[in-house]
Amino acid sequence: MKPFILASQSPRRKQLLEQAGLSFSIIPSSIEETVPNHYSPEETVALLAYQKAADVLKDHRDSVVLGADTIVSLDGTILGKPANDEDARAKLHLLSGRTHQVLTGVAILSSEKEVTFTAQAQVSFYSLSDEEIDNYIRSGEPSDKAGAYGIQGLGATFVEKVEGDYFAIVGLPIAKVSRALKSFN
Ligand SMILES: Cc1cn([C@H]2C[C@H](O)[C@@H](COP(=O)(O)OP(=O)(O)OP(=O)(O)O)O2)c(=O)[nH]c1=O
Repeated sequence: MKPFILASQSPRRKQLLEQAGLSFSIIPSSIEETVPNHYSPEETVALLAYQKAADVLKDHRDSVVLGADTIVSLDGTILGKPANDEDARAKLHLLSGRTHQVLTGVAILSSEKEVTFTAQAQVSFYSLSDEEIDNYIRSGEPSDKAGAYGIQGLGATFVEKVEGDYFAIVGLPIAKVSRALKSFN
């Protein structure tokens, strides 16, 4: 069996792989996250996941490498991680009282084989008050998360409804991942 590498610095992805009972090491990629303007949300997360995995595979050719990328999409507009508190506030105002899509792309690559897929969920937010948003930003939770919220944390209190793969929201659709990995062994 080849060594398995998670090409991600996300603590959530690490935790989900551990939850699935997998053994792996962590080597985050250092790619510049740039995607052509005309790319759809699905194409965007698939390309970024692929680039992250390929960046690490090039120096670890004997391994199986997993890369992933998560974005929030609101009516076709892509919301990534917030640049600062002001940006987080703007993103949360956009999401307030509406339904958005969270998409995660996954690429699992070895020197012989490539598997890429996406998973998604629709998330409906209650209307958020200015005070609620300010308190949330003060908690520090938005800073490293797509769409400026974490459903697994205090952000759970914003969510009226979820349809789809919950684990795609947290950053890794773990059931699809563990099934796809079987074909690499
Ligand atoms: C919407 C949402 C996102 N997120 C997280 C998952 C991802 O870690 C992050 C999106 O950023 P990504 O750019 O996908 O990943 P990352 O920078 O954390 O890690 P790496 O590029 O090294 O793989 O947002 C949550 O944890 N909870 C949520 O509810």
